[in-house]
Amino acid sequence: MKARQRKHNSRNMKRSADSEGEKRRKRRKLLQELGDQKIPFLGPSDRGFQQLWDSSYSGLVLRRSCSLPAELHGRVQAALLTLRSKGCLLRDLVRVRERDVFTAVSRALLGEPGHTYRYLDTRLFAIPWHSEDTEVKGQNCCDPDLRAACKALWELNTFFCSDVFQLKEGDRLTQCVKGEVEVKQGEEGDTESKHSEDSKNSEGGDSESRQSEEGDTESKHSEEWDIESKHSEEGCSGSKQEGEWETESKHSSEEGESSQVKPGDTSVATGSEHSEGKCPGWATKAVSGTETEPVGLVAQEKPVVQLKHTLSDYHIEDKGEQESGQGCSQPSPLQVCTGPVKFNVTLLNYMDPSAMSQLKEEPYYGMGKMAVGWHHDENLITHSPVAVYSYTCHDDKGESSEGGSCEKTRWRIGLKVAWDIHTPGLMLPLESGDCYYMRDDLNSTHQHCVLAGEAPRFSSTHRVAECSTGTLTYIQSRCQEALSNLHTDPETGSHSLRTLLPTTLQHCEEIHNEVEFEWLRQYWFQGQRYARFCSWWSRPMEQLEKDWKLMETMTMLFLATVEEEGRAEEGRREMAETLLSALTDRHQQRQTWRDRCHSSLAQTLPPEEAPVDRPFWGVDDPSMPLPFDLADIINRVESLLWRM
Ligand SMILES: O=C(O)CCC(=O)C(=O)O
Ligand SMILES: [Fe+2]
Repeated sequence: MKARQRKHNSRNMKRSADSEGEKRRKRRKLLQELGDQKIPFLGPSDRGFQQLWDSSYSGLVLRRSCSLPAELHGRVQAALLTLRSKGCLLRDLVRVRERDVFTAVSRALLGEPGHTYRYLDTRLFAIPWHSEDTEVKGQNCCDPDLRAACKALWELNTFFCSDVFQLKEGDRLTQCVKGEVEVKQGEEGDTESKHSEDSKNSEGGDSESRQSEEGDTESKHSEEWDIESKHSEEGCSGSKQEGEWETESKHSSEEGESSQVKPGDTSVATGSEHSEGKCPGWATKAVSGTETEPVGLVAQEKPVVQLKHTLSDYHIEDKGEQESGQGCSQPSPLQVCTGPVKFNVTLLNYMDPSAMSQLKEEPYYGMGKMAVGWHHDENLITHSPVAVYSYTCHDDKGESSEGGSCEKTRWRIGLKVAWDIHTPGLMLPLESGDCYYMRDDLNSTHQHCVLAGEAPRFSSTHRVAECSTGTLTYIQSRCQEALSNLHTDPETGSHSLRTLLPTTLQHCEEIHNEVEFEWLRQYWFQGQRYARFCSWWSRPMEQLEKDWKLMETMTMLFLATVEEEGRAEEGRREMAETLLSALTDRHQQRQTWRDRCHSSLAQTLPPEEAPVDRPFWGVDDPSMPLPFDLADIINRVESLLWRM
């Protein structure tokens, strides 16, 4: 374990030092090494599964459906169905390597009021979840059904906040056990679970030792990824979402990739199997001993204890309370070490595989069709956990595929170690209502993917988004900063700049670009998506647009100053350069957003979802201080600089 830990650490260090070019070379080398082979992966019915989980995927924790309060399941599932029926879940038109692609899954963001979550050049604006607090304040931004739905997801969030670090390492070792035992039984007799391509690796011990021998391997992050992500024209699905994440992995300096699915694992305990008191509660990676070591059942008590607590027992704001463990029969040292967790957003995912014609096959392990390709979650606080609720809904048509014998009819999560083609992937089937946590550095050292089953499925993925520049209060205060340099004559209403210090002017122009491109255009690009369901963002966006318009006035005044005859040369050159660089950036970004709004994919959207290129105004709009198209002004400033 220690050796492996060191390996991971050194891998991390290497990663951060890597340039894109180096990564590409590394990737190519690994792919070459891999050739046509698939990398093995283990599922619950494979020998060595628990050991692999324990040794290489220890940040993954599974919380079985049966160990959550039944009424919570009921409310959360009803909420997800409500959101679907209202049409709140939409595919995002994201940008990957300068190309537009739709995500295969439909999404919505819920979270703390005013929070946003940015991924793949797309800023999602949270529909506020309605906690009891905000209820008291009497928010009326959406209809009662939607409010109730948001509140249910907030309750789930509250549950996760207090739950995610509740288990100590020791607890995990004893708690999961019962599921474990079943897994083991499955293991012995199951031959189906072997990797089709590389059965020698289906034995965990074997693979582990292979891994140790081979030392630090980098992953295979495929060029393949890159290539496939290119064609997203069809406007959907499989290939896109991969592309989707490929950039993400790029940002996070890794790649996403592999794990596999095997045909036969049905041995993991399902919620229904356990619902009659056999519930294992926490199933997590394993018990650290040998494969035959029996796993304890002690854990069973904990979920029972938890269920006695009502949701209102879970308070996430108050650290003291959280640590004292409401809903938890024991203090939780692990939580103390890691700190209290406050998930501030949840990204909801939904996909009905029967409506998706072209889901992509998982390329590295042969795990099956992917709903979400390999990726790291981005825009999160470093090493913060992610908690996921998985709900597979069975339509009236009837049969659930759960419990079915064919593995590929079930939804599964794939995990792989980043930059590593030697550690087998891990494949975890999920039953409806199961939850899993990615803790510690799992998200940064590993990648995950979602493998599609047959039935429609929702997931609610709770995250600690890195919001330092991503909240409404943040951008509002930035706007105030910029506008503090604008003086308005109380008599005449005419405007002037308070200071002409180049650093101040530059700062103001940067804020101008930030509010225009990170907020206004991001928001309108998503069409009526937000205002249709919930009016929470409407007013703030109007206000931001007003502020932005005043910043247009500021730029106009800045330009007038720069063009003023008789102004001293030195200061003027510096000002002109500052202005030129801000305007050039603005001009390019406006063009990019125009292109995104008018792309052929964007045209496929119904009017209410279609991107809006806003703010936009015509050349002769008297209310606007400057033209939309900045080309002429840029030329003017450039030639002014030449003449200096
Ligand atoms: O649906 C899941 O289980 C996970 C989805 C996911 O990885 C994501 O939204 O980032
Ligand atoms: Fe993810």
